[in-house]
Amino acid sequence: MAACTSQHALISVKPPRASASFGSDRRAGNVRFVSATSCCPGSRKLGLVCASNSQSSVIEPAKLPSSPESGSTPKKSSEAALILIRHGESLWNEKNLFTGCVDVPLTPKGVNEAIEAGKRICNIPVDVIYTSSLIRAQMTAMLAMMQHRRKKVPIIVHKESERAHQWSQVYSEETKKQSIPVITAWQLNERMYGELQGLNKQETADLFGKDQVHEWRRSYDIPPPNGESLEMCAERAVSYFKEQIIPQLVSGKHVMIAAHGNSLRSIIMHLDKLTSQEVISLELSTGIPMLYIFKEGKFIRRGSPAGPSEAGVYAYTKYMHNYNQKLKQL
Ligand SMILES: O=C(O)[C@@H](CO)OP(=O)(O)O
Repeated sequence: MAACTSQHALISVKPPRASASFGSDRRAGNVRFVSATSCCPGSRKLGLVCASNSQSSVIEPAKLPSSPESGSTPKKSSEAALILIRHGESLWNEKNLFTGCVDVPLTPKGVNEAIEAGKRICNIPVDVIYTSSLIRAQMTAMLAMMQHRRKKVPIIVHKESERAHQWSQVYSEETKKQSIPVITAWQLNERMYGELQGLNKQETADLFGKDQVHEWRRSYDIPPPNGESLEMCAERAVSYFKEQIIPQLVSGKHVMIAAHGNSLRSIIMHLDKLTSQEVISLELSTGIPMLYIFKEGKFIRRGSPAGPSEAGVYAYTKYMHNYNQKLKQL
């Protein structure tokens, strides 16, 4: 397989729509319209920390290839898994409140969703985890990884201060090998909902009108009062994805991202080349993992793994097949 030498080429590829599917989502034209009940058994809708340098606080994430301008090339041609997962139900999802960047934990149902999500991906390799800086995404990432067959320990990389960095060093190479770095990044946070944060969604629709509220919630470029539009959210989330996460995939690392409805909508919009009209209909359920295979510089959408016994998932790449075979021997 040819090595990818240009990051620009990687991010401008058109995902092969024909080969992609998300559970049993319906399509209308080019758009994946995902109904509230159609995607996966048990789901309502389609169901998806900062990078350290070589002096990393806990474990070293993959050595990132330098920018294309630097002339360095990725260490190997890549074929890697990318799992996207929106956090499980939060206490404010349950209360139907606009949440945005307010840092609210999961409900017991959200905890269960994260555990179930973890079971669905428990045989898929994960080398590095990215989450937002918000607890609901971090809880989801941790709970999901605790189900993984490989039983590596997810460890949050702390870089908020030199001391946090130094004091969280791990001094055993063997222990590092049995760990997965969890990189938190505010750029993956939920879209900032401005003056809607904390308001009840139904009451807000009653007050301002259903159409106005739908425009604030789902349009691409219309921000809620003093908040971020999806376009503004994409500026930070997709930039981070391109600058920090794609290089990991290029280097052959398998990545999981646990984030939010809208930060993930912006990333999926980028991966699937959705238009600003198409993205209006893209809905993500809480706690449903979605799999892409990154291969030869392209993202191939593989839908939501139904469970570890779904044989087809492991046929996606030779590596995943072999990995699954090895897990069976554990
Ligand atoms: O309240 C929020 O932060 C988001 C996600 O829960 O809501 P919406 O469904 O409007 O994107």
